[in-house]
Amino acid sequence: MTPKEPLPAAPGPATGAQAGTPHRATAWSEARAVAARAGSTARAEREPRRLPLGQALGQVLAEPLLALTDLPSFDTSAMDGWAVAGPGPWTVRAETPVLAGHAPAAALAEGETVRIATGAPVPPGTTAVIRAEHSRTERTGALTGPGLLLHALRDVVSGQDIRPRGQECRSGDELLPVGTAVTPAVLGLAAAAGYDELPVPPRPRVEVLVLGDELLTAGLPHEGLIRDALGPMLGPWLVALGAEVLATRRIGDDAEELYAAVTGSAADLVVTTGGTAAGPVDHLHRVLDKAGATLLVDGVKVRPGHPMLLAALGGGRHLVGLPGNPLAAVSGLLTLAEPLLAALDGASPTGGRAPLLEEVHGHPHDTRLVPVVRRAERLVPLRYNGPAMLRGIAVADGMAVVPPGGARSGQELDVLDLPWPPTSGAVPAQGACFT
Ligand SMILES: Nc1nc2c(c(=O)[nH]1)N[C@H]1C(S)=C(S)[C@@H](COP(=O)(O)OP(=O)(O)OC[C@H]3O[C@@H](n4cnc5c(N)ncnc54)[C@H](O)[C@@H]3O)O[C@H]1N2
Ligand code: MOO
Repeated sequence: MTPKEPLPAAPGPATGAQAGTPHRATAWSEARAVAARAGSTARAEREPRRLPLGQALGQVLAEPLLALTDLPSFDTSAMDGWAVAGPGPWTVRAETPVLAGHAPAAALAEGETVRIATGAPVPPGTTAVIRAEHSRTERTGALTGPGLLLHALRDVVSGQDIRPRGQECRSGDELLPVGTAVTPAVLGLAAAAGYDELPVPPRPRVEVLVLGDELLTAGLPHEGLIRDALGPMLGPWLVALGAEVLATRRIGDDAEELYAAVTGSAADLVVTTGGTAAGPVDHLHRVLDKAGATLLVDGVKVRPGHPMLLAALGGGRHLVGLPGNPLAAVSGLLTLAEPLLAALDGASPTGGRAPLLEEVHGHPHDTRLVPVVRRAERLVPLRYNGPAMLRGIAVADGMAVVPPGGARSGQELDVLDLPWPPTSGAVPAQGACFT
């Protein structure tokens, strides 16, 4: 697709987000909330897909899990023993024991008993089940004909060792809410409640557009050219966040090419890298303007990564613009892309809180995201946390959210988790603050 009119010229070096308009950065927590709301709104327009139980593991429920049956679905014996009716002793009915999986036996008359196995439906009229080890049988005399009489060895309480129908749930009860992670235990519950398939959200389709003429895809940096660190990182990261990555494409510093890629993408979420700032070849804002996109977030009060943006492309599609500096791109991914993808799934981003091992300097006005490891339940801030560096995040367990002004030793901070297992072992290099 090509624009109907040529894109306007690149902004001069000192302009804001869009030529002539002041840059309006959003507070960090509000930016995450906006991204989550964008995902929730888009989710409402998406039809869930139904996956066989075995394939739904690790997804989230797109609809509440409603019981399709009473559980248990019949009055069930909880023990191996005797189903009895009324007070004892009881005449043993001469028939094969009632087993699990068998149709219910004929009703018991008062004073009757029948042998029963755990999990079998208790016959109508049953008032209690007596465990085999709490009973004894006695052969009866010649007058009444050969037979057996059952005696209880303990007091019998009405209803004992019977699991009444609907004890766990009634058909139609909500067993789990929307957004519940499908764990092995959830698969078991769903099967017990009658499900063959589970409704899960369609996987969000994401396309990554890596911008920049200076990027090499192989070999060593040379003559001002550098390796593309984001192309290899973002696809797998987005997959770990539950997305289907349609493609990772490299786009030169060419506004027309970018326009065609953004407007022609089939993805629910387009993620771009670079081009968010006001440099001579930073075309992203003008391309979004031309594409009729609505900027939901245009800059965030966070370091690194403050030029990040979120735009609605129409039709429930969105674009997250990550800054080009690699750790700034990670910051944008965690601030905007993760909450949006989580909300598309009906889930919440993961994270927790923990106290800091040592003081962390803050930005005077903005939130800072700092790579940390967790050791002995404390957050250890890592060195190499500059916007252009990946050496800290590569060994981190998460990013600590440092409020404006900084945080003192022992202060509890929110932590944004990374979607892979935490590191262990020695604490990687600490300290320092880079630009
Ligand atoms: N005058 C101003 N200049 C800049 C500002 C500002 O506020 N005023 N903000 C700075 C900050 S902070 C960031 S972050 C960057 C964001 O810039 P862009 O999103 O436009 O990104 P680029 O200019 O394209 O690249 C920035 C930097 O990152 C390198 N880069 C880009 N892509 C990759 C990649 N795939 N792999 C590795 N490295 C990449 C690129 O070579 C640049 O060095 O703007 C600042 N400037
Ligand atoms: O946001 Mo930039 O990340 O400070 O380099």
